[in-house]
Order: sequence, then structure tokens, then C-alpha cells
Amino acid sequence: MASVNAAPQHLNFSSSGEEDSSDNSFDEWAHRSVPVRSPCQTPRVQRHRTRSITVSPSIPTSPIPYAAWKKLRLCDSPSTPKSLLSKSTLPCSSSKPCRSQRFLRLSTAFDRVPSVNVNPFTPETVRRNSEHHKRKSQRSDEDEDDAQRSKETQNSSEDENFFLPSKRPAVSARMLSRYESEFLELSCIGVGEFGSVYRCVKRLDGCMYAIKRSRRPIAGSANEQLALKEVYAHAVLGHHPHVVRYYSAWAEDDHMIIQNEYCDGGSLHDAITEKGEQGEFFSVPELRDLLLQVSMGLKYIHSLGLVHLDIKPSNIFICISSSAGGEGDSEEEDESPSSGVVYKIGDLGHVTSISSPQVEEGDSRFLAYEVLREDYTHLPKADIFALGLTVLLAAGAPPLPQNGDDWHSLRQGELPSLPQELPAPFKDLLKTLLDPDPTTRPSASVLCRHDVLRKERAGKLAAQLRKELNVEKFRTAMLERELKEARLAVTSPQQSSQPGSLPRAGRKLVGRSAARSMSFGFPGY
Ligand SMILES: Nc1ncnc2c1ncn2[C@@H]1O[C@H](COP(=O)(O)OP(=O)(O)OP(=O)(O)O)[C@@H](O)[C@H]1O
Ligand SMILES: [Mg+2]
Repeated sequence: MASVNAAPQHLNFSSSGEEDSSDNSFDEWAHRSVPVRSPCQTPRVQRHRTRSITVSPSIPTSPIPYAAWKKLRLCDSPSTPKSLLSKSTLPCSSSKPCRSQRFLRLSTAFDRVPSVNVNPFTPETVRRNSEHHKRKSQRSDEDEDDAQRSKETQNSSEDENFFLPSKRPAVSARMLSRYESEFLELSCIGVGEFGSVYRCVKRLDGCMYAIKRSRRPIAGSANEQLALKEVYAHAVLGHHPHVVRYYSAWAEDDHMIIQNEYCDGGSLHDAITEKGEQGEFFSVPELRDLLLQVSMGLKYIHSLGLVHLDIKPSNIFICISSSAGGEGDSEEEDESPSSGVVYKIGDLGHVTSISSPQVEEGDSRFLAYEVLREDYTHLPKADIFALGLTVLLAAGAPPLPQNGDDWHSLRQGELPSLPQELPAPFKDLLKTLLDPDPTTRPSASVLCRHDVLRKERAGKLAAQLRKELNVEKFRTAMLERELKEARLAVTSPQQSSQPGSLPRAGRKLVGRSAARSMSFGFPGY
């Protein structure tokens, strides 16, 4: 089996790479509705609440050992703990209203929602506190104990605690969760080996996102490497219509969280299962479209010197909404997909570089034989092999073996039995994708240009050419008729003066209808 030779890497997120959106999140906190909780949701809130963090100006303490805390460096983003802590400990010196002043609005909600912290340094809170203390000191004339407390308070008027609400909430763990403050979780949409994925709406922009959260704590584990790989890969792969779009990533509560584009059609695995339950499978045009689109995504990944290494139906996501196509960046991406859906490669947790691979094998059912033998000289072709098997599953192939004789026979170029007859050229193409010799398998780039996959495009082109040819024929016929009329006019000039007859001498005879002949809105052509 292949080994993991990852160089030691550590989580080090100095910034999430996203603009500050914390202000609005604060506002929403004050008025937040209770999030819809899905059955597969992990008990994050409880976990957060068990934390008891003492505010320190320099080093926030928590049950996470300081070394781990420092390693995670969660805190530099505007909406992550460090900034929140510093906001709660630093008074506003500027005359310009600062964020913590905006936080004021929460003070009215504070009465209703006790879980929201109140910044003790805002003018509003200071005023409220001093009024509170005044009332208390008035009462103190009648109550000896109160008098004593009031005295103590006055004596410590320079102490920052003077400003704190009488029932000072802890630096709530809830406040530490960027996930909870920025997103409203709607449902759990998938659970994989590495993480659970949630459909969330971002409070700030109101858009839907898929948020993947690692299932297990990541610090120091092999999961950390996987998590980092996925984030690194997403960050490098940027925008492509056939690769799931990445927005942000951060570590929280020792779990990696990745904010990705939400694909509203679920995974290809879901689609295959759904069809299978109704005794259906992908049609040949759908299969061609699937192969072409994923090849485009792979071509892009490979062109950046990377390989996916975990291509399979559950890692290909589907977008159904019309805007899903996004911007194209090459000749192939100009066209809208024939099936009306957009396939996107996701789950970049196994991505590695072609030139210096650190191979973490993907699903064994889709593993090319040479990768099993630790021959990494043709890694992009391992993606092609997995893509071939993916398309065969969509075509109705039975579930793939994880090992054994059937596993080996698939790697000797034998196609599994299918419930539908595929056209010979398409079947032959799929065979080449599974060729035991990786060098014989077509590259993603070749697949993108392959005639078998471009057939529909060629069909569209032929239809367009036919239409243009008809228009040209019509124009030629018109010109011939006019020429004939002109000749007639020359031979019998007296007819030209009669109404409805041919043009008078001196009038432009040939080509006078050029303007008209440029317009081709003729019905039937
Ligand atoms: N962006 C997304 N849009 C829609 N659904 C998604 C998205 N990302 C993930 N999912 C769903 O969640 C499932 C698990 O996601 P993903 O494959 O990223 O997790 P994983 O833990 O890395 O999986 P694996 O078991 O393959 O390692 C997917 O199969 C899919 O159903
Ligand atoms: Mg996956």
C-alpha cells in the first residue's frame, strides 16, 4: 500500500481570507432565531459551553493547551476569538464610533437574550452601569449590606470591573464560534470519512453554502494533513466551472471548517442511487455530458500540476440552478451543458502534486493498479481510470468490488456488464479509460476534445452550417432572378416604363437588392 510521506505541516491560519462580516453577525445574534438543528448535527454548542475562558489581554486561556491554541492561531480574523476578546477588553478611544459601540444595539436585546455578551466599555453600557450603581447606592441608605457593597464599588471605581454588568456573562464559548455567528445551519447534507457537510445560509449575504466540518479533532493527527491538503488545494484551484468553488476555511474548536459553494443537486452518487431505485440509469447523452464535464474539471486540475486521486460519484457534485455554469475560461467551457446540469469535482482532501506526490490513497474501489503498486509516474491517469469507473457506475454497472478477483479483472481492461447497450465508439472510449497501461489512457485534455464527446457540438455545428448554406442558396437565387430581369430589360426597353415592369434604364440593376439580401429572416430557412 502507498505510504503517506507528508512533511510536517501545522495549522497556521493567520487570516481566513474573507472580509470582515462580524458586525452584522453581532446584530443578528441579538435577534437570532433558533437554528434548525438536523439529526446528524454534532453537539457543538454543548461542547462550546463546557469551555470556561478567562480573558487575558495577551494570551487567551482555554482547555485547549496553550501550545495547541497558538498552533491553531484561530484568532487573527476579524470575526475570530482574538479580535472578539480584544474588543471586549479594549475601550474605545476614537471619537469615530467603533465596532463595540455598534454592539450597543445588543444592549436592548440583552434583557431578552441573556446569552449575548455586552461590551462593558461602550458609553451606553457605562451609562447603564452608573445608573444601576446610583440606584443601588440610594437603596443603600436603607440597607446596610447594600451600603457596604456600594462603598466597595465606589472605592474600586478605577477598576474596569466597575463597568461590567452586575451579572457578567463569561466570554461565551458561543461567541467563539465563527460558524454559529456567521452561518445559520439548515440541514446536514452529507457525511463522509473526513467530515460532515451542512447546508448553511450566511447571515451576512443571505446565500447558501456547503460547510464541511471535520468529524474528528485535527490538531496533530493525520486528519490535520488531510484537512490542510484540502484547504491548500481549494485555495490554489480557485475558480473553475467544474470544480467546487471555495470561499473560506478556518479552524474552530480544533476542527477544520471549510466553506464551499453549495451544489443544489447533491452528489452524483445520490443521483445514481435515485435512478437505480427506479430501475433507471444515465442515458448515453447524459453519460457523454458527465464524462466531458468532469474531464474539463480534471484538465484544469492537472494543468495546475495537481491530481485529485479520489474521483468517484460521491465526490462529484451537481448544480441544477441555471446560474450554476459560471464563467468559462477556455474554448470548451463556452458552451452550456447539454443536460442542463453542471457537474463539479469536490472533496479535494486527497489532492497532491504531480511532480512531488504525497499520495494518500483514495477509495480502493476506484484505485488504479499502478497507484496500488506505488508507481506514481502517471498520476493524472489514475484520475482518468477512476473517472472511467465513475461513468460506468452512472451507466448502470453493479457496485464496484473493493478487492478480490473482480477488482483485478476490472484492472485488466474488462468492462463490467451493463444494463444498457452503449454505442461502440463510446464503449471503446470507456475501455481506453480503464486501460491497464496508464500511458494508453487518454489525458483529460484529449477527452475534452474527443469526437465521441464532442458529437453533440459537431451536430450543432452541422445544423448551423446547413442553415447558412440555405440562406446563401436563397440569395444566389434572388440575384440570378434579378440578373435575368435586367437582361430582359436591356433587350426590351419599352416594357420598363410600364407599371410593375422591370427598372428603368440608368437605375441600378444588379445588386440593388443587396440590403434586402443581407436580411435572412425567411421563414423555413
Ligand atoms: N459543496 C457541496 N454541495 C452539495 N453537497 C455536498 C457538498 N460538499 C459535500 N456534499 C455532500 O456531502 C458528502 C460528503 O462530502 P465530502 O465528500 O466532501 O466529505 P468527505 O468526508 O471528504 O468524504 P469522503 O468519505 O469521500 O472522504 C458528499 O458526498 C455530498 O453528498
Ligand atoms: Mg467525499
